[in-house]
Amino acid sequence: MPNDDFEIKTISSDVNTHQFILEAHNDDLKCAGENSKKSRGKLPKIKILGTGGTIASKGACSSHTAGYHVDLTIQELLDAIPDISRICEIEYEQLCNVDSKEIDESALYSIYKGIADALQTFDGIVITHGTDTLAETTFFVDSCIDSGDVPIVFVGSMRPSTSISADGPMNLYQAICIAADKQSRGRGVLVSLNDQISAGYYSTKTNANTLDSFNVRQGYLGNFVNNEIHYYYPPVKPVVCHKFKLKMSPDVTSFTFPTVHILYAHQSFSPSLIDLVAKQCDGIVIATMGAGSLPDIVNDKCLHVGIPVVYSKRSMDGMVPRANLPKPLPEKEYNVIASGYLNPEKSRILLRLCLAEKHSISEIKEVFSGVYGG
Ligand SMILES: NC(=O)C[C@H](N)C(=O)O
Repeated sequence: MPNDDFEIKTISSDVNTHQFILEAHNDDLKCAGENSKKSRGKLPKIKILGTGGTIASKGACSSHTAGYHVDLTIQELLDAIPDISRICEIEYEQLCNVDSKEIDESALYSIYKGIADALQTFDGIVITHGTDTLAETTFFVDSCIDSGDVPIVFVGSMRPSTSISADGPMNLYQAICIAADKQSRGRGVLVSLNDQISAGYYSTKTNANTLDSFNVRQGYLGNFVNNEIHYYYPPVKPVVCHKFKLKMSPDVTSFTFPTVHILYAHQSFSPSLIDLVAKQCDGIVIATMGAGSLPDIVNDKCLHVGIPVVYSKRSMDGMVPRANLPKPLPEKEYNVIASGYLNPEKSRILLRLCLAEKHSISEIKEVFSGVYGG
């Protein structure tokens, strides 16, 4: 006869041994995060950093899912989530409150600084962020911060707070539970959206409108169902992630980065665009056709333009291998670099970080070889 006083749960850290943990069933243990509360004797401390995005937006009426504007503070977002105080202790801070198209160097730096400061004293960190450029920020943060065991969870929404079936409150609730859960430790930068947990390093927004807006070719790490967090793997971080050391500055507005522009290639792509853009930047990323294809005349221009040019791709999936770079004289060190698996916007961030550290072309190639380019 089943014993209703016991609840059987698989715990991901025990997947190697296929162990099942028997726990006394208690009605108070219905909210996610309660297990960590129980084992630690006190609630985990979670820092919430608000930056804006659709999750903090209001539309004209409840059926509108476009044409809205950022209008809610992080405090108002948290007020909309009942019961969170049963799961963790919260401290929150508004870093900025903008659509993520406005995230610039100083916003990026304040996110970096907010996370770096919180790492010292909190068990987990949640950042609310617009989804349009969320994957750029997660890639940047994972490239600059060694979070140790502390989970850093980014979250947004696709519907404004005013819409029927707004996804923001549940997404934020789940992100906080994920940050508070001890199973999330040692997993680095995470993205929590639409019940799915994925690695910030690999996540990409692949749909501009649907709730299922992020797809991860490298696989989801876990799922959130009815207050249960299901990780599919033990804690793991991306093997390819190169870590940079940012120079902390007390003034976020004085933070600058080398300039890198992205060009989108197409049939009859003009080589003159390379010269035009090169005058205004320190490096170029090209969204090439296929896996590194550019017209011969454009390849020739890239080889001789005198600044680093990263060959990325227009295609959402796949990669640009080093073997597809133009190589007229194999023994000469040219300034063209293959992006490997990185899309143009992530390649741009990686190139900016390399240039900020004044890496030579061969060092930049070495960094990109981590993502199987170079
Ligand atoms: N769903 C969103 O968050 C999109 C919004 N435009 C943003 O990135 O801020």
